[in-house]
Amino acid sequence: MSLLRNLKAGKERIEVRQKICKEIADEAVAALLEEVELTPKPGLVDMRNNGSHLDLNIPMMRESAICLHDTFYKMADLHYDKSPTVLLREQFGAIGRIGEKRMYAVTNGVNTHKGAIWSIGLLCTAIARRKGDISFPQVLDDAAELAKLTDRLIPVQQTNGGNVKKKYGMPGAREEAQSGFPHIKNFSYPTYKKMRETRTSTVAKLLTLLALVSNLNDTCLAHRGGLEALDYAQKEAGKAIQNFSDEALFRLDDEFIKRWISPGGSADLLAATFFISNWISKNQRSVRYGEVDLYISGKSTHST
Ligand SMILES: CC(C)(COP(=O)(O)OP(=O)(O)OC[C@H]1O[C@@H](n2cnc3c(N)ncnc32)[C@H](O[C@H]2O[C@H](COP(=O)(O)OP(=O)(O)OP(=O)(O)O)[C@@H](O)[C@H]2O)[C@@H]1O)[C@@H](O)C(=O)NCCC(=O)NCCS
Ligand SMILES: Nc1ncnc2[nH]cnc12
Repeated sequence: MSLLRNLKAGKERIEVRQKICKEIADEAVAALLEEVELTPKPGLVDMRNNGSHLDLNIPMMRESAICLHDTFYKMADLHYDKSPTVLLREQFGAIGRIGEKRMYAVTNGVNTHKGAIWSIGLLCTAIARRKGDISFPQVLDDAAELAKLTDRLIPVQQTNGGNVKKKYGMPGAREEAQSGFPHIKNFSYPTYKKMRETRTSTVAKLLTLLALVSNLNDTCLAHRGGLEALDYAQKEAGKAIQNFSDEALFRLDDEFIKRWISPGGSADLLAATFFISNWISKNQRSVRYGEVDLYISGKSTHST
């Protein structure tokens, strides 16, 4: 009898784990789609144009986001209810590299979401580690804990971010994650939270993107146009926050395209901000209304 009960409880635990990991991957992909569809974004692919990109477009960005579902699911599943270790860090990297390969296969070799596989992948592991019940900013601290561990299996390769780091000594995607995503913590998340109280959803999202562009050391901007482009983009985004209007954003988009610069790193962190924010609101709702108490770690796992 008790064996049967144990088997049943074990099966229920597996089902809960699968459900939570699937929801994490669903939300991660949804956040990537939310980012690409937001319009108008300066220099980035959106519904208005392909930004400063000859080789990217909306259908490709969407396909790329969708193909990463399995990658995010596997990253979450691997870390479910587990604290980071070097072995887990290396397995995380291996899953990410398979995700990158899949992305390049879908996009014919174009880099659409490499930064997102890293940043959002880390956030997936953090949420899974707490079985879905995570607060802000703990999600960032947990993600950083994994990011700081060494992956000895990373292949040596030249990257745009790596070249920028060498040339200008500037931190990039790796350092952003290892230091607990300070640009999400101090700029995008608080901006998004505050702006949603008073502005429309689209305006809140656009102001959040501008908050990122005006503060982030975006290696994509520096790679395309050097420190001058980075400085220009940061200053102009700051001005657009002060004088926000649709026209100002259209002008900024046109100007970024004329200069052929694109804030791809800010786009990734914007998607990461949507992901965290959507997850936390959903988690709080389920706790508040008792719809499903799946997200409350250590408590019962059935629907009420
Ligand atoms: C730690 C890694 C992220 C590798 O980082 P690294 O700096 O070595 O590599 P990059 O290839 O440059 O990728 C970094 C991507 O991160 C985004 N990003 C940039 N700045 C920041 C920042 N300050 N904070 C956070 N994120 C940032 C950005 O991604 C977006 O832009 C992409 C387009 O970039 P790029 O191809 O350079 O664009 P173009 O200008 O169009 O290129 P050209 O055509 O001109 O050549 C787009 O994909 C967005 O996602 C940066 O691109 C991590 O990947 C890693 O550890 N890699 C090693 C292999 C591995 O283990 N992978 C699995 C990791 S789970
Ligand atoms: N919307 C977008 N346009 C160009 N590069 C990106 N990288 C991530 N999102 C992007």
